[in-house]
Amino acid sequence: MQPIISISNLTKTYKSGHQALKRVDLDIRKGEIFALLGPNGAGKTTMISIICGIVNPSSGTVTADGHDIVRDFRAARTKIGLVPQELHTDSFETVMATVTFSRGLFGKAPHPAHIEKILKDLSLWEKRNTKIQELSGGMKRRVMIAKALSHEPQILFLDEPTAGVDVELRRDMWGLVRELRESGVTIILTTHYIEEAEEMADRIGVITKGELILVEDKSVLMQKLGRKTLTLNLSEPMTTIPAELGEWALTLKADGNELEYVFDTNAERTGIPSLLRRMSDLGIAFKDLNTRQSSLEEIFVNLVHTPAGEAS
Ligand SMILES: Nc1ncnc2c1ncn2[C@@H]1O[C@H](COP(=O)(O)OP(=O)(O)OP(=O)(O)O)[C@@H](O)[C@H]1O
Repeated sequence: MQPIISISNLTKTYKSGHQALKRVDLDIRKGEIFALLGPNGAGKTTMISIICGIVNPSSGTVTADGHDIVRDFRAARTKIGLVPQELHTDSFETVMATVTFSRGLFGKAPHPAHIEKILKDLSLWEKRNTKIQELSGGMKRRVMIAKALSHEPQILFLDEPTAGVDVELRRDMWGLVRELRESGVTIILTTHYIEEAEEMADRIGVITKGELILVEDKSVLMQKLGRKTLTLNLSEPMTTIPAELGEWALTLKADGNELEYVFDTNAERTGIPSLLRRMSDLGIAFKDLNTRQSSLEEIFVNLVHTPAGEAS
């Protein structure tokens, strides 16, 4: 299938000489939720800004639904909705006026039914005649999304959609993003919350220091790089881990009631049978045991880990 966004050999060096993107190649599939995950300053906003025509690339090409974002800027931009990181809205205007005006900026004919639908979907309908300056931060964020959707884009960029947002609104946003995907919109979100990528994304790209170091289906990524954690619920709590268990990297949790062992699912030997035998020899009994996939957080930390002393 033809990708909806195709990024090829994209490089950005700012005037300061800082290289924010280094030869990035990436195809975004139509209808997916793609999470661009990376620490502060990794180049996420730069990448989005280039695709949206706000920042010029130093080299490389990007097409959005077949339109080159530089040569065919207008056509490309019409396909795209952007919810920027910073909230900047015309605060004296009403919600309705702002969102309607946004649509007009793209040269699209008025479509009150569409505006009504997005305001209703975003729970903003009741607030349509309220001035934006009177809205809460969460509502303002919803207005930003409504603006970005006003011209019926096929691609939606969300730059850190839930930064500084409370848990409830974050859940709402996630629900909303899923609904948008259901309606056929392709979504690219940037985040440094691993939890968000894990919860939302179909695919994940990890970017660090301007390099896209990995792009993978979320499930494959978690399986391939994932480790598992075995938790043993001990019959009797323990104060220290016996030296005889020293060859396994164990951690004592839950006030000494649980022993945790992280193992590599891809390794030839997990070390579990021998650990259980040794525990049995030592007379250490357990009531229950379970394993869980290590979180993306653990994987991510390993991937972007910068050795101490190295400048980031
Ligand atoms: N206009 C600019 N001029 C010079 N350097 C810039 C400019 N904009 C961004 N940078 C630098 O480029 C790098 C990438 O910044 P960018 O905003 O793309 O990162 P990010 O991954 O979005 O980070 P964050 O998660 O903090 O938003 C940073 O080191 C930043 O300081």
